[in-house]
Order: sequence, then C-alpha cells, then structure tokens
Amino acid sequence: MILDRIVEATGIRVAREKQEKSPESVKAAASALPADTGFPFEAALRQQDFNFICEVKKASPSKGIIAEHFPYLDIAKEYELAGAAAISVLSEPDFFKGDKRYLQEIANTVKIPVLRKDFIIDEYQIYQAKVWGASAILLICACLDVPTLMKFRELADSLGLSSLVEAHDEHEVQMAIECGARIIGVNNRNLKDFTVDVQNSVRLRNLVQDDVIFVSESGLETPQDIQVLRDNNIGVALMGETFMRAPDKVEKLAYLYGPTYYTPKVKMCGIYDVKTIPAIVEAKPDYMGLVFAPSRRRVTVDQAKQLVDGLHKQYSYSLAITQDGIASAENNDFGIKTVGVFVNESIENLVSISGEVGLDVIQLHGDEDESFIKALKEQTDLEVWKAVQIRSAEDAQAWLDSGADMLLFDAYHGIERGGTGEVFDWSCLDGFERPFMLAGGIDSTNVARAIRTVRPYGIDISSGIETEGVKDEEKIKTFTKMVRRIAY
Ligand SMILES: O=C(O)c1ccccc1N[C@@H]1O[C@H](COP(=O)(O)O)[C@@H](O)[C@H]1O
Repeated sequence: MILDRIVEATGIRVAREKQEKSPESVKAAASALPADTGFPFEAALRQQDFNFICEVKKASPSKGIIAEHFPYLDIAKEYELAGAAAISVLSEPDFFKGDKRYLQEIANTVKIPVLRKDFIIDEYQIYQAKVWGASAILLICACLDVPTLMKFRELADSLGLSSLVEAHDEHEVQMAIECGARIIGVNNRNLKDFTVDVQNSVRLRNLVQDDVIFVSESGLETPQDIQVLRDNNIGVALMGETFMRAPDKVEKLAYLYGPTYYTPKVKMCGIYDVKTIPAIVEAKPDYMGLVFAPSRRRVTVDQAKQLVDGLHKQYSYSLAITQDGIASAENNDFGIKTVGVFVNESIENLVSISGEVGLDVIQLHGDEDESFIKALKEQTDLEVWKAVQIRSAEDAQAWLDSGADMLLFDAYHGIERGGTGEVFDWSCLDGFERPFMLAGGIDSTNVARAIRTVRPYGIDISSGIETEGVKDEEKIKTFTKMVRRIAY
C-alpha cells in the first residue's frame, strides 16, 4: 500500500537527517524559539466564515507531476495576495517532490501561517518544522496510534505549533477526537486507493463538535463544492491541485468565494508630493488624505492647496481626454474627495484650514471627544470623521453612538497617532453595527482578507502604498487592481 511505502521512506529519510543534524541540536534550536505564538494557524482558520488553506505542491503519488514549472515562492505570494488564510507546503521529497527549502523560504516570505505537510512519524520532524518556520504540522491518523498522536500534538503545542489531525473515516475521526485535536481535517481522498469522494467530509462532520475546527481536504474544485461544505457547517477547505493548476490564483479564489456584492470605498492617505497626483488620479480612489498632524507625511497649508489644486486640474484633464466628462468637473465634482487628517487641532484652525485648502472631510485622529465633534459640526458643513485606535472590541463599541459622520478604526500605537503600517485584531470589529473605514497596515497582501472578513464601508491605506516612506506608483496600481478584482 502506498501509505506504507511513504512511511517506510520517511523513516529512512529521518534517520539520515538525524545523522546530518543531531536530534539534540534540532531540539535545542526549536526550543530556543518563542513558544508563545498565539497559534496563528488556528486563529487564521477562524477569521472568516469560510477559509482556504492553499497548497504548494509540485507532485503527488496519485497525479504525478502537477507543476513542471514550480516557482514556489511566487505561488505562495499569489496565494497570500488572493486571500488564503494559510499555506500548506509539502516538504516530503520522495513521493511529493517537496523540500524543506520550500517551507523555509515561504514561511520567511509570507505573513500568513504555513503548515508543514509531511508524514510525521518522529518527534524530530516536529522540532524541524518549528525551526523551519512552520506554524502548524500535519498528523495523520492512518500513520500513528492515539498515544503517539497525543504525544506529538502536545509536543507541537509546547512549541506553539498547531496540529491539523487528519482522518479519513469514523474510526480515525474518533482517534483524532481522543488525542485532543483542536483542528480535524477529513481527507476526501482515501490514502489506500486514492479514490475521492467530497461527501466524505460532509458525512463525518457531525462526529466533531463545533468548537473544533473542521477542515475538508482534497478533491474540491468548484464553487458548488464549497457551497456544499458551507451548507454542512464546514468552514475550511484545504485545496492543492485545483489551485496549483489555476493560472490565476487571485481569480480562482475570488471565483470560489463568490461575489462580495459590494465595493468598499478607498482612501489613499498621506499624499504629500505633487508627483504622486497622476498616479492617484489614475487609480481614482474615493478619497485622498492629507496629513496636517505631526508626521513625516505632514503638509503645510500651502502644500495642501497645491496638492488639491493639482488633483483637481489633473482630474479635469483626465476627464477631458476621456471626452465629455469635463462637464462634471466644471460642476465641482472632482470624483476624488479630499480628507484632512488632524490631531488635537483647535476648532478655529480646523475650520479655517479646511476652508482655505478646500477640503471635503475633516478626519480627527487625536483625543477629540464627542462634545468636540458636536461643537465642530456646529461650525462646519463638512463631513467629520473620527479615528479610533483599537486594542479591544470595547474601544470600538464606545463610539457606536458617536455623532461623527464616519468612524475610522486604526491600530493602537503607544506613541504615533497613525500611519504606522500596523494591523490590529479585526475580530474586535465583529458585529459592529454601523459603517466604518478600516485602516492600519492594509496593503495588497491583506486587502482581500480585509474585505471578505471585515466588510468595511471603506479601506484606508497609507504605508501599504509606500516603499521606503515614499508613495509608490506601482503599489498604488497593484492595490487598486486588487480591490477591483476582489470586490464585485
Ligand atoms: O499618516 C500619518 O503619518 C498619520 C499621522 C497622524 C495621524 C494619522 C496618520 N495617518 C493615518 O493612518 C491611517 C493609515 O495608516 P497605515 O499607514 O495604512 O497603517 C490613515 O487613517 C491615515 O489617515
């Protein structure tokens, strides 16, 4: 049987690897790494109502070579861009043509968690997984007994690694439950004869309690397959071949997720150089943000006037060359609204600066309270947005009834007020019941997940369209393209 052959080959490989690097040294290296990881693999699989683990796999015993050309890093980057929750990387060399290098390099490159997909039969491989940068390992019930599964899971736990415990039938699901698995994957492929039946995971779903993450693995191909999983209370799909064969993985994942049925507004913030204006006009975000607060992106009133003037001229020009659109610019509809970002500025200054520059929106990014917002709104007809730095769900809830026209949620930072490029825990916004802008470390690699998970009214981006602190035309383009491809 193929599984026996793989396990046998794995035993030989592990023995050889132990000769090359002693178990003591690998254990010491793994134990020296932080164990308080917060189990990012599990967290990622709980992030959305449906999550994908996308696999980087060159070959398999059932399909032979899947990808002759195998740019594994590009594949992983594309998965991240597409909005995968996690990436599974084959490290098994003999039957799947995997390599530890793939795992190491991918884990070093992407921000999403990586699973070591291998046939784990020895503790040594768990220490290796930790050293190589994995966030999770695979434990296969068909290869291990319950005491060993439990021992391996506990060892993984102690290193801050999650264990995806894989089963194929009722008996193996019971084994997975007995060993205390927090993530159970049901393989739709029978490892004994390679037959595939997507209904297998559906059939076994009810054996597993809801607080355990349930993953359907193998043989999934279409949005209909995914819908069947959703309809049967299955929230995660692990897919390899389908993604590996998809020429465009962003498109494939969007197709499997289905339409978002809305497009978020986009605000591109921290514009301080007129050279960036053509790229902004081409990207056509809904808002362009100018920072008047202390910041490396800070603009003076004169610079702001030039930027707004430049925006309007360039916008009119872009409409003129696309013919009759000039009329709307003449009516002062410049398509892209301007937002001034202020920190603890006086009402008098807010009113005079916004009037002088011709801003459309005032964004308060400091300690302004509700009475300040009320007083400001009495002095201006402009929209007033309130930025709130989030550490907990309570931070957001405290502003639910705010009189601000829009709330904007950003990452908390002890010193800086914003534009830090840091992401906060989006689950703090679960169930928040009014429209809001999402800010804080958004970029092309996480915007797909941001839109699908958080469904904000709008996305606010600054650092994510910069390279070494300077707004980057290519990143502006890529980001804009991503939003359009994901949200429809
Ligand atoms: O961008 C700044 O330098 C800034 C300074 C002071 C207050 C707010 C600031 N920017 C705001 O930060 C978010 C975007 O942040 P990120 O870089 O994408 O993480 C946005 O709301 C900006 O208006």
